[in-house]
Amino acid sequence: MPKSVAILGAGAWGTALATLAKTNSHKVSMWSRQGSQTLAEVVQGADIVLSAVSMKGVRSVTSQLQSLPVSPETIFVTATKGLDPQTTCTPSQIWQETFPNHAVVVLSGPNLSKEIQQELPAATVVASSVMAAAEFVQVVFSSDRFRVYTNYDILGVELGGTLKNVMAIAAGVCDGLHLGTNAKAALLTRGLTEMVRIGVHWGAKLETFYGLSGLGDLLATCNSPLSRNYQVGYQLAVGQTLAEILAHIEGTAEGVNTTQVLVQLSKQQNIPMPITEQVHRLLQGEVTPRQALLELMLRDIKPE
Ligand SMILES: NC(=O)C1=CN([C@@H]2O[C@H](COP(=O)(O)OP(=O)(O)OC[C@H]3O[C@@H](n4cnc5c(N)ncnc54)[C@H](O)[C@@H]3O)[C@@H](O)[C@H]2O)C=CC1
Ligand SMILES: O=C(CO)COP(=O)(O)O
Repeated sequence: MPKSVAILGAGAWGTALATLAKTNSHKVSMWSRQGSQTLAEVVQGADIVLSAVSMKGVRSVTSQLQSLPVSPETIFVTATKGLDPQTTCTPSQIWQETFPNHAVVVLSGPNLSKEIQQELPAATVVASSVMAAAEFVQVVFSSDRFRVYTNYDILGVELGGTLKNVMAIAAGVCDGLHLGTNAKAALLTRGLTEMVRIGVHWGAKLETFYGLSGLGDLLATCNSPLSRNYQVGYQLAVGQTLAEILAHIEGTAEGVNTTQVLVQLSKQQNIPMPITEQVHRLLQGEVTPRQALLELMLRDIKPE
């Protein structure tokens, strides 16, 4: 039975998700700031409203939608991977706070949009406290090239996709400096430890970080030149400035803003995040990539 899916944000990820829903014969309408259709027209009668706008647009889109008549049955899906710099909220927290009576679903996984547009196989996770809503979204997007799993741990699924962007910047630096496979394995493993440490402190489930939305997305993003966050790190390592990189990058590298928010929170809450801290100092221009590496290697020795 075809469903009506409204996709907000016509960037790389919104467009790829629209393709997946259309392939399953659903009725898809898209909204973007530049598009010809109004937000009201696009969301009218939608079974699913899926947001793939970048973090900086989430607040403005939710508040525009709040004033529109949206059916109480509509499920909101968020596919944004970031943290709000003003409130430090995750995107799903903003959606749920704006629409407390609606089911909110997080969609997150190892999903480089260019590969999905090339029709390569991929898997993802849809998480919600309302399992019927997660299952509805699972059916709408599942196909022989996109395998969708459900999960109850909204926060864990959302944080996996968000926190790995910081590690992807570090991974790009590691590859740009040609530090080798041992260094990369150490970085990703210790990076995952850091993601788990803060995520579990905030209430996410440990095991979620070892699934597709955590380790899975960490591996995809940290090993692919298609990742914009990886590109930021790589280009810093080969001598470009952050301003130069951001002026030329195609799309959004959320990890730059996420690092800022994370460092602030980890300091306030006294959670050690040494890799994130060095990524932050590098993005601020306080250390060179080589100095950041040395800082990490020369930390006090300790048990694993
Ligand atoms: N591209 C990818 O492979 C994946 C991206 N994501 C996440 O999806 C989100 C979007 O990523 P992309 O589509 O790649 O970025 P993009 O830069 O291609 O598109 C961002 C979209 O957000 C919209 N937007 C930005 N500010 C807005 C505002 N104030 N009001 C309304 N719309 C606004 C833009 O117009 C654009 O349509 C990010 O959070 C990213 O981390 C998640 C999985 C895969
Ligand atoms: O989240 C992604 C893949 O799962 C996309 O990563 P980038 O935003 O770094 O391109």
